[in-house]
Amino acid sequence: MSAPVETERLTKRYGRIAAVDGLDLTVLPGEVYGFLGPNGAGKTTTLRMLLGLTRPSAGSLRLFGRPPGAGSLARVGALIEGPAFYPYLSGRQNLLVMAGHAGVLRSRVDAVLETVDLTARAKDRYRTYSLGMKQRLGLAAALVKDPRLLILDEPANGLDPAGMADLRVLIRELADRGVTVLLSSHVLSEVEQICDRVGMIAGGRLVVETTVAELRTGRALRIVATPIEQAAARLGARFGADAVRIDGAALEVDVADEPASRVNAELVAAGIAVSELSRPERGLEETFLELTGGDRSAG
Ligand SMILES: Nc1ncnc2c1ncn2[C@@H]1O[C@H](COP(=O)(O)OP(=O)(O)OP(=O)(O)O)[C@@H](O)[C@H]1O
Repeated sequence: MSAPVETERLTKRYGRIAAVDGLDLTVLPGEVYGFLGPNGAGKTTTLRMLLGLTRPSAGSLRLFGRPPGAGSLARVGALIEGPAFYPYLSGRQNLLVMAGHAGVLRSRVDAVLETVDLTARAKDRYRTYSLGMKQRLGLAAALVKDPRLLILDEPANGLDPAGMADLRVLIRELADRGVTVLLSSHVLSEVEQICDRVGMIAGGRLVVETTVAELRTGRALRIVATPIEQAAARLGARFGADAVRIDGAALEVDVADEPASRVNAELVAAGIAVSELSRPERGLEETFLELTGGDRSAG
């Protein structure tokens, strides 16, 4: 199957500003892809280009192997920039209006209301909904045409912790049913829990595209050994002085590929007592700051 999303050197300029700058992005079938970046990084502009809401200045994009056009968007659902609903109609009536436009069955409306857990409030007017319910109705609207690809711009915005947990479960369920999900966020901890892979952008450019597991693998080994100076000298000679730091009672050694067991054996063979040896995980936040050189304009 072709990749649900594939962009090549995708670029959008506004005057002298390159909001998106030569972006190569690939979203694979069936995955939940987190599109991460600080405010103003170019996430919304990218998603708008994918949805045909704004034209690229340069580069190309394909959805399921097809160039932009009505055909490629037929099975794409999106929640972007707060969808417009009629405040005086109920959630269900709003979806029926949309379903009419999209040419889908009425029964589908009830099914998606159930999916987003809005059945009990479906007959209430939209203007009486809480933010979380509005967000869920937005998601229902994106699901009405039974999409194969779901594009969500900051779906967790404004949700409380319970709402976020519901959203995570819902997204996971959709992914399990084979829907590919591309969602943007500037809150890294949200994404860490739902996504299979992430692409991080800053200043319109892709900084890294990788799996969440890969991102979380810390590079540095943490070693508690005695005598610590002797251990530092030994490891410095082996891996380079720059790779070794003394952090209180522990050493941090930047070695990605060296098995911890081998480092342990070497130290022990040199008569150094090793009481602790671990490779701590890094949070996404830390990873992001490191990869973007600390350029994170807002939270
Ligand atoms: N219509 C426009 N005209 C001029 N500049 C724009 C326009 N839309 C976006 N930009 C600029 O492009 C850059 C990227 O904006 P974009 O909204 O894509 O970022 P974002 O990553 O979605 O950020 P946020 O999380 O704040 O929505 C910003 O500098 C923004 O000011």
